[in-house]
Amino acid sequence: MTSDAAIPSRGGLLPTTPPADAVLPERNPNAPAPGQPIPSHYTRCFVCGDDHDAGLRLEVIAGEGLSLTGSFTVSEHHQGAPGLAHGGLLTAAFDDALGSLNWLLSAPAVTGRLETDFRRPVPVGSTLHIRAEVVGVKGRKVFTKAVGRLGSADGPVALTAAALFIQVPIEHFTSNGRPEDVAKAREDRAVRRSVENLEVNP
Ligand SMILES: CCCCCCCCCCCCCC(=O)SCCNC(=O)CCNC(=O)[C@H](O)C(C)(C)COP(=O)(O)OP(=O)(O)OC[C@H]1O[C@@H](n2cnc3c(N)ncnc32)[C@H](O)[C@@H]1OP(=O)(O)O
Repeated sequence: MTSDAAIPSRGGLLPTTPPADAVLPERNPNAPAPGQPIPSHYTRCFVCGDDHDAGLRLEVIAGEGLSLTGSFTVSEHHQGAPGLAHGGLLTAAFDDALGSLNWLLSAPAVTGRLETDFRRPVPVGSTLHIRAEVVGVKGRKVFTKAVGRLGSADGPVALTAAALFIQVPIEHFTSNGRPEDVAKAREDRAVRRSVENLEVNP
């Protein structure tokens, strides 16, 4: 089911492992073309938004098929241990990068389960290069995995991750989000750009 053997497999039957009858759908024709940015879905998003002094500012580029690459540089704001990135923030980066794959399917989805393996410390000042792909879809369930490498796209593996996303109607966001933020989001340039591809209106 995996389209890229370069991402190490965790093996086993975790909930993030796609079942045998999972499929790999066609990429949505409205999705950003390979090599094009997948823009932030929300300027206030801590991981990919640009309206955060301490945010991760993850930048994501669409890849071939149902894949993408992303990168961000660990700043002093992202420390856990002195001089090292906080593991939770690294997990957040993977949540967003893996979640961005759903824009290639043009269906809104939320994280149901996210697993992260930390394999190497990530120092402040280093750039983490993420490669992520959809490895199967069954019904509303989108199975994904990713690898993060230090310094360059073929640098040493620092993290691997896998996630299960569940496709949801847009009302998941409009009904559950704090009303004043949802109201502001309707005017947010990033939200408006994102939902244009979803065949739904915010
Ligand atoms: C103005 C609007 C703006 C909008 C902008 C868009 C922004 C986008 C932003 C993106 C943000 C970035 C990302 C973020 O940060 S997303 C933020 C973090 N995630 C969440 O907040 C999600 C919270 N959870 C829920 O809302 C519900 O539980 C969901 C919707 C996920 C499912 O509840 P729902 O009632 O709908 O469905 P179901 O319970 O029948 O489950 C369906 C199937 O899924 C399976 N399953 C479920 N959970 C798990 C699990 N943990 N492990 C394994 N399996 C799981 C389940 O077994 C079942 O399988 P099957 O029995 O069918 O085989």
